[in-house]
Amino acid sequence: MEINCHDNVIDLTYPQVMGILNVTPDSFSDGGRYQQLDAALRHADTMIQAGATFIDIGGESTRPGAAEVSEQEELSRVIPVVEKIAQYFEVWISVDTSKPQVMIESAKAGAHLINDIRALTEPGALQAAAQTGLPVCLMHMQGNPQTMQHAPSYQDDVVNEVDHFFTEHIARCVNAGIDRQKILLDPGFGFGKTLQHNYRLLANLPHFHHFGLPLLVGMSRKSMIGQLLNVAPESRTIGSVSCAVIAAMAGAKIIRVHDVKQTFDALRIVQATLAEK
Ligand SMILES: Nc1nc2[nH]c(SCC(=O)O)nc2c(=O)[nH]1
Repeated sequence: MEINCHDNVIDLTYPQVMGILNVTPDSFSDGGRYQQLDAALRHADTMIQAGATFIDIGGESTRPGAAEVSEQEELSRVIPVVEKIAQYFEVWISVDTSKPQVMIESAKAGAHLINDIRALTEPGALQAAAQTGLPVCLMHMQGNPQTMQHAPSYQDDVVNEVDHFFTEHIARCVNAGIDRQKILLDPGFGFGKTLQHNYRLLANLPHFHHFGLPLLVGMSRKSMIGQLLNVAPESRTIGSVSCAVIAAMAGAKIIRVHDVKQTFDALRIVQATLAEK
C-alpha cells in the first residue's frame, strides 16, 4: 500500500509516524509553544530527526470550545511554516485544515497531504482539495468541535456508522474528481465519541480495511487515555504509545502523535512483528 503526491511515493507497507505541529495559541496539549516560526521549525526538525515521516501542521485548535480562527489568521499561521519546512526538510507535509483557501495556498507552498477533520464538508473545500490534486485524509466527526462531546450517541453501532460515513464521503470525493487512491480514512478518535465509542473503534479497526485505503489514526494524549489514566496530557505518553501499537498491529498505516521518538521506537517493534506474520 502506498500514497503518492507529485511523484513522491510513500510506501505504507509498515506504519509511519506523523508528528503533530500545532501553530496555535490554544491547542490542548502544547498550545502556544510553536507559534513563533523558529520554534515551529525547531520542533519540526526534532520530530523529523526522531523518525517522523509526516509533519501535520495545524493552525486551528479543534479542542471543544476553542475559538474560531479567521481564514487570514489561519493562513498567516500555517503558510510560512509550510514554506520553510518544504524549503529546509525532506518530509511529507500534511496540513490540518478545513478551509479551502488554506488548502490551496498550502499546496502552492509545498504541502503533500490535506488532513481535514471535517472531511471536506465546508463550502468550497471539496472543490479546493480536488483542485490541488493532493492526497486527502477524510476523518469522521459527529457534530462540530463546539458541540461534539455533548453526550455523543449513535443509532447504530459506532463502527457501522463510521463505515457508512466513509462510503458516503469516498463517493463524494471520487465524484468530485479526487483519485480514490489518494484518499486516506480516519475514524476520528475523540470527535463526537464517548470513551466506549473510542475503544470500540480501536478494537474494530480491521473492519475498515475492506475499503482498501490507508487508515490514519490520532489518539495521542487524548481524553480516551486521560479518562483511563487520570493524568494530564503531557503525562499520557505511555497510554498514547499503547494506542499506537494496538492500532499499528491492527493495520493502521499512519499514526498521528505528539511523542514521535517513543512512538517511532514502538513501531519498530510492531514492524518486526508484522514482518513475521
Ligand atoms: N486526521 C486527524 N487529524 C486530527 N487533528 C486532530 S486535532 C486534536 C488533537 O490532536 O487532539 N486530531 C486528529 C485526528 O485524530 N485525526
